[in-house]
Amino acid sequence: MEIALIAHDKKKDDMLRFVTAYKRIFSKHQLYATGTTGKRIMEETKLSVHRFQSGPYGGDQEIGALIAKNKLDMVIFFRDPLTAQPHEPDVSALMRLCDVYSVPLATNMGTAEVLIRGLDKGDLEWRSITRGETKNE
Ligand SMILES: O=C(CO)COP(=O)(O)O
Repeated sequence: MEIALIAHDKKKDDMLRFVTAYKRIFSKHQLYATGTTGKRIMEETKLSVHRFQSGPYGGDQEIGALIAKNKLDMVIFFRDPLTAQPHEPDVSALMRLCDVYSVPLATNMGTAEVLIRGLDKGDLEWRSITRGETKNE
């Protein structure tokens, strides 16, 4: 499965703890991330991560473009709900596209736990069936 990992600055330590805790599962999948999140995950866990631009410089939009091509199966996005982000429209657009394409999206660690355990049990296999369909209308 193709999984995107994104964390705002005050949530990056949580993301590192989360990926470390579930490294065994993450290591079986293709990981994508915004710039700084990806750099820190690679340094901390030694997992391989395809990195895009940093979020405020377009990284959320690059990940959004993958969703629009229905190429992502899960997005884990630890947002900071208490700090205004200069690129808030990009953040909203990314989450909107997850809903357009029914891509499972976790915006906090509680939901992320459920998703990642489900992934490990094979609960997301339906994604490999729907992923091939792209909508052009
Ligand atoms: O801002 C972000 C998501 O909106 C995250 O970007 P970075 O991973 O580059 O810090």
